[in-house]
Amino acid sequence: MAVELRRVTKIYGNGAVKIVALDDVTLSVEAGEVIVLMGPSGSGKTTMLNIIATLDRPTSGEVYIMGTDVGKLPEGRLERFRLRNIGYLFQSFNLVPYLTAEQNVALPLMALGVKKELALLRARALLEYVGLEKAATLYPHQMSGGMQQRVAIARALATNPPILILDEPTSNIDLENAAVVLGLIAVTNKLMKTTVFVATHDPDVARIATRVIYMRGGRVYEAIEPPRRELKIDIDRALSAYEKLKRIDELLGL
Ligand SMILES: Nc1ncnc2c1ncn2[C@@H]1O[C@H](COP(=O)(O)OP(=O)(O)OP(=O)(O)O)[C@@H](O)[C@H]1O
Repeated sequence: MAVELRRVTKIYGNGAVKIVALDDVTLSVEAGEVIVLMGPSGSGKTTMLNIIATLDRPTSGEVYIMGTDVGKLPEGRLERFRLRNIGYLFQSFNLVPYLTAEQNVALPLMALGVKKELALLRARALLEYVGLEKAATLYPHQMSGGMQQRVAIARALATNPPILILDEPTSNIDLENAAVVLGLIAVTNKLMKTTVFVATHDPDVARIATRVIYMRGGRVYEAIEPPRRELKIDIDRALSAYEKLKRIDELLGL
């Protein structure tokens, strides 16, 4: 099992004002699934993603990521665990403004101790994978929102994590870029066997789901019938970039 939540509750606040953001959630997700989380604002989607990403801890309950009970990991080991296992795409692109695209993508690898030159080599291959090989030396302010989002996806994939988490990946970009981003997520799930979690208000995103989970008031309700995959994806370009990535991975031992 890639991710398992057992009776997870998250309560924000204390004293008189308490908000139950997650209410006794139990969920098992197998490797290779694409889970799309939908539901009204405030229903707990981001809270769930943050807890799976180990960026936040539950008030009670257990969280297993790739078989590890993350509640038992000491803070000191959590960052490395997160770097190796979780790619996270935040709601806003969150790129470092004074670093180029390739430097942004190389960051998580360098945080793991990979030498700069090798990290940049993989970063450039990842930028090719997301179709931005020509933008490697551009700064975020020189790129459109859609391009920044693709750089952010490349960065989320930097350490070859088994789990990819995306919060509203299409909400701040135009329709055309949204289709590219969805295609990339679907291709990544197929090629890299990445387990994917996406929170979204965009019904289009459900097209890449293997399972749609509706949330309401911190509880989960699974969709009775997941929508069919009907995205047309240009897999050839991604495939050739992926072959190159794999060779670099062998070099890096990722
Ligand atoms: N750091 C926090 N402190 C206090 N309350 C919080 C915090 N984070 C979230 N909440 C509350 O927890 C509940 C769930 O919020 P969450 O952001 O997980 O919902 P969401 O479904 O992601 O919403 P949206 O679609 O608007 O992003 C909301 O009532 C929210 O106000």
